[in-house]
Amino acid sequence: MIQVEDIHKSFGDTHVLKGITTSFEQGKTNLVIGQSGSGKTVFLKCLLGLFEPEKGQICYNGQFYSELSISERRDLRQEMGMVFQGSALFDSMTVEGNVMFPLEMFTKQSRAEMQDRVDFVLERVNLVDAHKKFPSEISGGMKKRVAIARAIVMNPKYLFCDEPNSGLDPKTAILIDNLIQEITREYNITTVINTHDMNSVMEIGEKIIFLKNGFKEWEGTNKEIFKTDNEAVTNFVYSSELFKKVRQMYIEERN
Ligand SMILES: Nc1ncnc2c1ncn2[C@@H]1O[C@H](COP(=O)(O)OP(=O)(O)OP(=O)(O)O)[C@@H](O)[C@H]1O
Repeated sequence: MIQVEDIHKSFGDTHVLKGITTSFEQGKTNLVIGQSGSGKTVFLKCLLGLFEPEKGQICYNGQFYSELSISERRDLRQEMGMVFQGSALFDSMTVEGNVMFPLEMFTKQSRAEMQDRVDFVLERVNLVDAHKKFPSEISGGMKKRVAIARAIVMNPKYLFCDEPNSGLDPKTAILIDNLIQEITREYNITTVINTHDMNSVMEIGEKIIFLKNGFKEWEGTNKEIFKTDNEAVTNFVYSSELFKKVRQMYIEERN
């Protein structure tokens, strides 16, 4: 569980996060949505400990980040998995080399133990024949699976994903969303995903926070978001013609 209490983050005179309070539960896919520039990436970087808010607190399973020593922060960092936008794989390493990398960096496991763990997570993300391939030899959807395998190889308590669907076709995007949700539930991870993708909102938005100009404008579930009267949220959700039609159908059904 992550609790966020009134966090503020500025860069010089630019006040980007203006007092965000929320919480993200374990075993749930939590989504952060909002217009470009609303502060989603800065928020995710605060959760990752890459930016320290100048005001407010972030608490990870009862531990306040600001109260942790440097070595405790390092330990916490190792409990976090990250799926970057565009996958961010090492081009010169094979699929299994990419997934093994965190184990080599941060653990003292034997080669056989690491290989077992890599085989297990690659199988978990349904990649069985790609171990020896290089990123240039696999599809975008497969690259995301490798990025997810690498993010979970250390058995994280927290999983952060920045636009995990960017660059994927809608069908593959849904498979990746479902995989993230399954893994989140199976391993009881606290998962936070930055997204623009309304399909993700519908499919896996167990909790959604909507940011606007650095404020939390709204929060709720994927069921609630389609019923809200909050104008900023409806403008965002129904910016596409398809979703306007869905809303119209919903209103007609209700009446
Ligand atoms: N390191 C930084 N230094 C100065 N300003 C920054 C920095 N990082 C972000 N900002 C500013 O913070 C604001 C929010 O940026 P952020 O990247 O969090 O938006 P976003 O909601 O993730 O947008 P997008 O959906 O386009 O990625 C922007 O005005 C941006 O210019």
